[in-house]
Amino acid sequence: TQDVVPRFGVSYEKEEDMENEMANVDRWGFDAFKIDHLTNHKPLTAVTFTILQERGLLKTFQIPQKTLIAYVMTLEGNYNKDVKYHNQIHAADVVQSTNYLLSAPALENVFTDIEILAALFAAAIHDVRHPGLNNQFLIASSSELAILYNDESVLENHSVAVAFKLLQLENCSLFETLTKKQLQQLRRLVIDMVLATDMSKHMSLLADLKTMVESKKVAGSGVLLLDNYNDRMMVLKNLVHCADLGNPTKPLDIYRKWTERVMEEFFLQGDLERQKGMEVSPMMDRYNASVEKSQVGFIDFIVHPLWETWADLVYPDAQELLDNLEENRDWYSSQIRNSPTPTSEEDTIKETDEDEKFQFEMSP
Ligand SMILES: COc1ccc(C2=NN(C3CCN(c4nc(N)nc5sccc45)CC3)C(=O)[C@@H]3CC=CC[C@H]23)cc1OC
Ligand SMILES: [Mg+2]
Repeated sequence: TQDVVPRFGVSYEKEEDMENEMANVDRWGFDAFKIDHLTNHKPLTAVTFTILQERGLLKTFQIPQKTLIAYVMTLEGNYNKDVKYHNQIHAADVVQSTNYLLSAPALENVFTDIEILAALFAAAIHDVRHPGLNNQFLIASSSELAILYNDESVLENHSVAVAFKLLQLENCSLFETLTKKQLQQLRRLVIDMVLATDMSKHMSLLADLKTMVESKKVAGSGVLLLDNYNDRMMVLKNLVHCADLGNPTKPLDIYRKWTERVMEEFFLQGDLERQKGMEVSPMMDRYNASVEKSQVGFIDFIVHPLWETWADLVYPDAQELLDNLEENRDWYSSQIRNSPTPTSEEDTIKETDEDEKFQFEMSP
């Protein structure tokens, strides 16, 4: 008989707080930090178990609950708790965000169960064993991993390999009930989605998404029509990539916590580069950084172009997320220490006019 497992897969003290927070698991404002706290640092297990259970995927693929819990607990234990950003809370956040994006009405009944399972699994594993250092550093320092993976998507290749190795552990054989064909298909999907989280693939991924949006085919019901493997794969890669770049689209208080963590991780890498006499990477020099300017640049050059295109693809399902993003961009811009200098002549004139108008209104 199936021995009873805890409701959210992990043990926790405060039953009511846990229920209240996990009630948000299908909302964009979900707070992974609170779940990390409430589950004593097991947010990835709680989120992954709850979502797979809720989607009925354990039943569909006959996956025993205790096997899932054993696997994800082991996976979670292989995230680096001392790494400030690329840790198990980030993984839980990306699983929850991936789940939300998969639930968009424009994508209803578009993906198969194996594709959905693959996307959620890819999100859960995508940064496992992340050392808190980026690919450029590992390559420049001729690390073991860079040698092993010939400088190609080093971290992403490592995370996929580690995750699939863990499946061979005692009582962690998560996919033993899948057919050989299903496992082959899942493995291909997962490898492609995780490798696509390498930022060096961002521009080509976005170009493909833009091409699809321009030629978007929708069925009568408004649901997206993806009638070939390459289109489905490309949308899934972009979906997980959007989840991985989701921080600036979240409620500001949550977004600011991610910024604090990522900058701490970047600055530690910058410290190491300085110590080793290497060139300090952009945004990683704690003595010459503007956290606010980095966020405005990150949004303007990377996050907004991607999310604007995604929002077109699933219009109108991501409008609120795009609004959050634009509001958050303005907030960070307003926080830039010296006031945002006008970028051009006419801005300066406009500003002066504004002042005059203002004074005019003020005076009796
Ligand atoms: C919350 O705040 C953040 C969260 C995550 C990141 C990441 N950043 N990058 C890169 C992005 C491009 N980057 C840029 N480089 C240069 N030269 N100019 C510029 S302008 C603007 C950016 C930029 C380098 C870092 C990664 O690969 C991470 C691993 C995978 C996904 C995103 C992760 C970043 C955040 O805030 C910055
Ligand atoms: Mg990554």
